[in-house]
Amino acid sequence: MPRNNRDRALLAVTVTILVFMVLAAAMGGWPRSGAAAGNNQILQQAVFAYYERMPDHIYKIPEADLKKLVDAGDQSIYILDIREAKDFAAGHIAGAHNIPFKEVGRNLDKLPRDKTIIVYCYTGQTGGQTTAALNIAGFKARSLNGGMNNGWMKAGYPVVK
Ligand SMILES: O=S(=O)([O-])[S-]
Repeated sequence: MPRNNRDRALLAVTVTILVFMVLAAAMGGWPRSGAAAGNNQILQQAVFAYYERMPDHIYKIPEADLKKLVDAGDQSIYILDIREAKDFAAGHIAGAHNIPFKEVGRNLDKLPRDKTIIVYCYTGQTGGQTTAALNIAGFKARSLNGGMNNGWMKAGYPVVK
C-alpha cells in the first residue's frame, strides 16, 4: 500500500497512464483492424493482467532492500538508471546501467528477461512509469523507492563514478 504522498502520487501517475491506454484502445483511439486490433487486445490483456497480479510491494523496492542486494553482489538483479547520462556519470549506484528515460523504449532488447530490473530515476516518478511499462511488456521490474535523490542519497548510501 502507498505509504506517503509521494507513493500515492507515483501510483496515481501510473494508474492514469494505464487507464488512458485502456480507454484509448476501447474507444477506438488506436487502429481497430487487422493486426493492429489484435495488438490492442494483447495490450489490454497485458494491462488487465498487470493489475490482477499486482503484488503487495506494488513493484517498488525499498532503498534498504536494494542496498542489501548491491552489497551482496546479487546477480538476480539488473539495475537500470534512467537519468540523463551526465548525471549517471556524476555518480550512480554500483553496477547500474544507464538508459535515459526517453530512450528506454527503443532499447528494450538490451534489457534482461531473466533478472529483476530495478529501475531508478531522480525522485521515483519516471522510474515508476518505466517500471509499469516494463512489467506490462513482460519484464520483471521494480522501482527504487524515492529514486536516487529521495531514496538512495537521502539514506546516505554510496554512489560510484
Ligand atoms: O525522474 S523524475 O521522475 O524524478 S523527474
